[in-house]
Amino acid sequence: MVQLLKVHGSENHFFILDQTLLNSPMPLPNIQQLARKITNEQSGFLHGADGILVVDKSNHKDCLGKMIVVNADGSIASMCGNGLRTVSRYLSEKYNKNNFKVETLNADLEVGKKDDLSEKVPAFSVEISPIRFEDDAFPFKNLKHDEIINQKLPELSNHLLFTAIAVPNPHLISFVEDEDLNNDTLKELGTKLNAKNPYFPDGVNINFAKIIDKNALFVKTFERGVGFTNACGTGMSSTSLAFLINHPDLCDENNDITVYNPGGMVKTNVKKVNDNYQINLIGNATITHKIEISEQDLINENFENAQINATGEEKYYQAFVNNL
Ligand SMILES: N[C@H](CCC[C@H](N)C(=O)O)C(=O)O
Repeated sequence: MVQLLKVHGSENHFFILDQTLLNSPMPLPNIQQLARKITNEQSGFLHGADGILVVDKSNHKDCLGKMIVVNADGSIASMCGNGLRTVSRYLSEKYNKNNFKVETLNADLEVGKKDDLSEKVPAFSVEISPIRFEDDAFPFKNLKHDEIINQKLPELSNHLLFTAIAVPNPHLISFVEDEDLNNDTLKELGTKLNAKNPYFPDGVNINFAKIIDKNALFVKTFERGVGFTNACGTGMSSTSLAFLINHPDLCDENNDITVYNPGGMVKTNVKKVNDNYQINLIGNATITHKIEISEQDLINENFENAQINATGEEKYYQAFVNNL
């Protein structure tokens, strides 16, 4: 039997699959196919999810493991901020360590256990890196810029200003008012730029953010390879950096930023150190279910005999959100 976990960061839900528990690791194409099947909200498993986080061994210094991010559509992403918090908790409890690194596609990232956000709501901090602005980091094309910082892009919108930041997965950020948070603009733009298009050939995560107060934002994200999610960790992180760059009067890098999202809240910390930006993302790492399944059923994508054990943590997370 092998154990899968169902987890979330700000209700951005994932399955964690630890390859080191398997007698023979699952080939990545099989995991990509499994993701397309079990993440579906209707026909999927346990009400679906936003992707699968694959944990594997790492040979890198100070790394307790490696994380590979598989989106709901089976595409691979270089980073997942909410997911990295849950993988960090998993590895922290597996190896009984609180501060370590996790190997990701583009970087070995510092992670650490933080004080619980409230009763039985564990929290972790994760480094978000590398950070890039150049067009080849996304890539984006045919937009008459090689960096996009608070720019009008008439090809995409007749009124919005955009900032493009790769952390390292690609994010397009726009600060908006309630109207664009509540209409179909984000859905239309997210759908257009994640289908075949001349501007973002590899797709892009799109974040609409409302400035609530000094060091306080609300962020709604249409995710590449998923669609709307309750929260996007790299989205909230890149948006926080865009906040510092575009609204330095409202963003104090000496204090954390509170970022609300449809799934709850996280804290981010963004700062410029020796001409380099640094971002940290702090938020919950909740395990909602522990699932026991035979390796053969997993490979056959057969979840009928899976043993599902709810941890009971979800009600504590909901109590935390209700007190926000
Ligand atoms: N959909 C993203 C990956 C997941 C990121 C998100 N779930 C997060 O928490 O950062 C992409 O394709 O770049």
